[in-house]
Amino acid sequence: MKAQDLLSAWRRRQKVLGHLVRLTVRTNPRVAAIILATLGVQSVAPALLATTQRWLVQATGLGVSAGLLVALLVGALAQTANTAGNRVQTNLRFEVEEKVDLVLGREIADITTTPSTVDHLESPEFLNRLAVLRKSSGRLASSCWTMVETAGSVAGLALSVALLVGIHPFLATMALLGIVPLMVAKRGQRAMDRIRDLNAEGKRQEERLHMLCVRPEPAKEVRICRNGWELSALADRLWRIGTRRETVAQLKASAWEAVGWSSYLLGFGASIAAVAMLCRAGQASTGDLVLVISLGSSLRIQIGMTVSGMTRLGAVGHIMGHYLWLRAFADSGEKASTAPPSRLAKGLRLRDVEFIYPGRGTPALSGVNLDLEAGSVIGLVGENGAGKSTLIKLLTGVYRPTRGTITVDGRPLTGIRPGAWFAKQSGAFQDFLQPQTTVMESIGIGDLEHLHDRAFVGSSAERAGADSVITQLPQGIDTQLGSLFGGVEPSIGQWQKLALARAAMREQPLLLVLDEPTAALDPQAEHELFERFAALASRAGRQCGAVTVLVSHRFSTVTMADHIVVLDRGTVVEQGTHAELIRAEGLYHELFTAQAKGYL
Ligand SMILES: Nc1ncnc2c1ncn2[C@@H]1O[C@H](COP(=O)(O)OP(=O)(O)OP(=O)(O)O)[C@@H](O)[C@H]1O
Repeated sequence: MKAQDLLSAWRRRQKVLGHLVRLTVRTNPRVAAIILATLGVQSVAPALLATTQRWLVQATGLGVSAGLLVALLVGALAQTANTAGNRVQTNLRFEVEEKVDLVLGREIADITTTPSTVDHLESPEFLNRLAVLRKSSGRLASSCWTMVETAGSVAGLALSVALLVGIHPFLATMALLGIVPLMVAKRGQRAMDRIRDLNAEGKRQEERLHMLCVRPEPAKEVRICRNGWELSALADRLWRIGTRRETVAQLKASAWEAVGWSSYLLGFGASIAAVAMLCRAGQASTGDLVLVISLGSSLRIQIGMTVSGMTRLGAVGHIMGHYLWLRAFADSGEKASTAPPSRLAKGLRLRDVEFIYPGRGTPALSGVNLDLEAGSVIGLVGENGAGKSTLIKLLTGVYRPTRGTITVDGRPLTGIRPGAWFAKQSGAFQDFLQPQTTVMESIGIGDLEHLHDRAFVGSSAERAGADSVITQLPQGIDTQLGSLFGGVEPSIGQWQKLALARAAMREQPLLLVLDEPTAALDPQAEHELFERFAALASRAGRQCGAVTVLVSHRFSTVTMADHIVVLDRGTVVEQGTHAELIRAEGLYHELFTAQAKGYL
């Protein structure tokens, strides 16, 4: 890496650190000041205590045994004060860190929702980094104090070393030997970080498998197939692999630490012996011996705190690296500035559109050229996996084509502000939401502007045919939905009608998308519903030139479309009206006839 890159990476980290410090101080400035003062006193306490002990022994002219006893008593008193101070400080810190962690949690959620497209939610690298960040956000939240603590430890350590060197320069070796555990611990921490990154994907897999066994939705299939035990065993195996890796890394780090500390203890013993000899030769006083013993024992703790502070700072730096990567990723999207038209005059055009899902080698769509005329209803048909939903995802803008262009009345879709384009759409999808809220909210969130407008929500429900569902509910539109909160659990078909009512909330969309929204309805209910939607689509078409795209496996429904597009393995193989396609006797004719026979 070039020096310039290193410098800008360092600057970015400083910026995040500055942000974390501001967050911490703003949470409660008075408490932050108390914690800062306590940490300051604690960092110089060992040097202060050792100097007091030396002074007491020298001023009272006590012998070695009496001097050591007095020093011990003063030391015990100081230790008690230190423990009490620590307790207060820990409690205060806990409260501040909790609040900072909460804000960070919101920022992390923001990182996942900032990009207008959703392909990052399927990128293993994004998800792995996010998993590590989520798990370690607490360390980021405490990073401000880690920094202060480490700076205090370094200052206190420097003061202690200065006092020791004042007696004899040889005593500096005691502190030098203390650097050995510091270096070794850093190495151990790096190994642990590597293992955590390596384990991130396995941990996600393990969590997902675990959810399959405990969530109510997959529970039925899991019970019937009796594969719960196997899924659990698989999750268990992943857990064991991850834990084994972490334990081995932890044991190695501990072994290295033990070697480091042993060398320090040897140095401490040698230092005491050396000062005792200096005392005997009259070159040092009993007070000096007391100071060396006092500092030597607290030096171990000071070095330990410096080591752990540096290690924690290293870990914070590593986590910050993930945070910065994710932030940069979230902000890297195209900066679109064009507004969508208020009504469509020409429609949507696709030219040589190709799309490859992240991590997939083969395109889900390729060479797609389509003219979706303003005001028309387009039917999309094709066998499973033909690319219908993928095409819908590209039109809505949640995915960008990997090649080719999509234009909205001649304006490239990539240049239109994503939020503004989303606001001009309305839709119901296969994997529709099932919000466990009141019916009113469940429908109203389709257009937040009218969320609390009972009349508006009611008429949307009516247009989508969901009024029949609402009249059956005990509190009508105010009924709580979902068993999680003691509400009524609608059937899948009823949930689907509510999803359609949500889609009907936006009265003047430019793009109306219906991706198999009626799969759970019986044919009669589906027919009635599509008649309502045909009315809705033609009204939107007349008013603002809306394009309605309809995906359905039921050909009886698709026949109502003005123009039908047939997809096969990611390419458009036929298009035209129902009558034209039947006459052409191609794939559409084949699929239509097969389904018609099935209904006989
Ligand atoms: N999230 C994804 N990641 C990777 N590949 C995907 C993803 N979603 C779909 N695919 C692949 O893209 C191809 C087209 O899928 P798509 O869902 O668009 O088909 P479809 O016509 O809507 O199918 P269906 O009728 O079953 O809903 C398939 O080969 C599928 O495996």
